[in-house]
Amino acid sequence: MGTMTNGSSFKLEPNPKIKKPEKPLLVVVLDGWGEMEDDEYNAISRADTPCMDSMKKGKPDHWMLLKAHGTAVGLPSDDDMGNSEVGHNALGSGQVVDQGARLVDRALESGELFDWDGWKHITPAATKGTLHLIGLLSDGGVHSRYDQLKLLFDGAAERGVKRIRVHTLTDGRDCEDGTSIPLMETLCKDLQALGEKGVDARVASGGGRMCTTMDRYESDWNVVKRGYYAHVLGEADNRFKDPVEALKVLKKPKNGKPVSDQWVPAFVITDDDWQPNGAVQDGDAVVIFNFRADRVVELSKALEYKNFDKFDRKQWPDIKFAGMMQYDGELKLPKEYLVPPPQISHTTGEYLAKNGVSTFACSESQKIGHVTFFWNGNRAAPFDKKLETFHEVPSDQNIPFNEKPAMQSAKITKLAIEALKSGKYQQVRINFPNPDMVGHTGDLDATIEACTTVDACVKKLIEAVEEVKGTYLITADHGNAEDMVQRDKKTKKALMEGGKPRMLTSHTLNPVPIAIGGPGLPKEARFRADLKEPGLANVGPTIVNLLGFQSPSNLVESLLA
Ligand SMILES: O=C(O)[C@@H](CO)OP(=O)(O)O
Ligand SMILES: [Mn+2]
Ligand SMILES: [Mn+2]
Repeated sequence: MGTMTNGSSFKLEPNPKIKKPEKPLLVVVLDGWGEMEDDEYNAISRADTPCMDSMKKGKPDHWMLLKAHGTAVGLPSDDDMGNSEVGHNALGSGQVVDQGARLVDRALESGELFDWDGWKHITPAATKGTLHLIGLLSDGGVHSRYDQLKLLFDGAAERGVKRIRVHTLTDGRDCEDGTSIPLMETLCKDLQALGEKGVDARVASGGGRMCTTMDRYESDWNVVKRGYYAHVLGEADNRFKDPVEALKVLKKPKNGKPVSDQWVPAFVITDDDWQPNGAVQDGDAVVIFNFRADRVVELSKALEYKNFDKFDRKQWPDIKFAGMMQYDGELKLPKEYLVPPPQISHTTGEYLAKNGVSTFACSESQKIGHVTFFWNGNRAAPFDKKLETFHEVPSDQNIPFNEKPAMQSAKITKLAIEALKSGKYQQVRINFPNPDMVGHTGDLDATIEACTTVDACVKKLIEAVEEVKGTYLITADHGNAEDMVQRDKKTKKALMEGGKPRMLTSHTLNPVPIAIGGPGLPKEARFRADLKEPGLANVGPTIVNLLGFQSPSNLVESLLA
């Protein structure tokens, strides 16, 4: 149900069907909890999940599936898997906005990118000195895509850039583990082709994304330090003359354990005299080519801020720096960017804060920004400090999460229950990272354990909602844990290699469940059946409705009849 808003007014009208609840609404995002039929590689169906299973009995009125990938969340096509950024943007804003991947595609395909201010800012340095390109070497389309990187360096070469250095973070998280090597081979070949046109283009440094550069939400600055030292200073314990050899050597099993693309230690590529071939010098240009913000905000700060105390930079070269996008709109970070980022305004968070709704938002470091920054349209600060409390539980540092699948779920549950019972909050919003973070390791048994644990947490939360006579809305942001194996596109059969399944570490294209309930849910509140393609964005207005307001006209439709 919707109503027209009056110009830019944020005033919401009362909902004639659902009156303002006296008791809190609990909103839970199970990160990476998709829906797929039972299968030996479905960690969710194989886990012990009585609580989430029982919710399916509410179908179709109180349980349904939502589209969480592709065009429903503003990605270029329905071949694009969902991810946390676009998922939480859609959930929290109640809108479908063209996301970074799509905006960068357009800017590069049309060539407009090279006419805009960001490119103009770096051009003098890029043509006189070296152009450094730092980012995720990936086909995944979550943080970056290789075809975009190639269009960028080819375009730069066509526009007079003579020296290019690429600093590669290996993935294995948005694409299959092991693909870093063929992708590095492709990159080296493409850079060599530029050599034939007189451009000196090489790979200069790299490392696995989980231990090099791509930390997020200030979980562990050491990750960024390692990256800064390798990319900017040309310092790392591992030195190689050839980037493909670097990966082959560094990926060899250590202490009997395989080294995944995500955890390749930082390395530097040298010239024939073992000197780094691409440390950043005064007068150079640097571009971060990721379009997604969360995992490059910290590196952007290290490159851009004069006053910086997170680690000793040793040297801070005088460079011209631009992001592929502006990664933080409030901090205006970086100041210069190649493509204007998606503008997300008038989100549900802003409406609710401006209509006096109090909110407690909580997760652990790995995902805290998901239920705050991404949820509120890429805005880190609360809209109203008095009404909104953001609580971060510190995540474990520097471990693959299959070593501890429960992560901080017990603490998050405890804090959410306290918030529900405190009487201080009308909305309690949390994210459980486990199905996603453990799913990304490709470890099936650990992911099953993660899902069992999270289901038990949800059970406790629902008991608390029952106790306080509140309402709950449980959903997810995209699939991950429900499919842990690579499959043949046509037959859907698991792909095997050497008698072992090829594990899937990435997100999926599957839909996600949503369930509503609790003693506070009015009898009349039920899901409508007539929406053509219900998706994550429909959740925002549903929350607005459940909190007793009509949904404003700039949002997509509510799921409620
Ligand atoms: O870890 C991340 O950065 C992405 C995968 O690249 O996962 P999510 O979108 O769930 O945060
Ligand atoms: Mn996610
Ligand atoms: Mn993920």
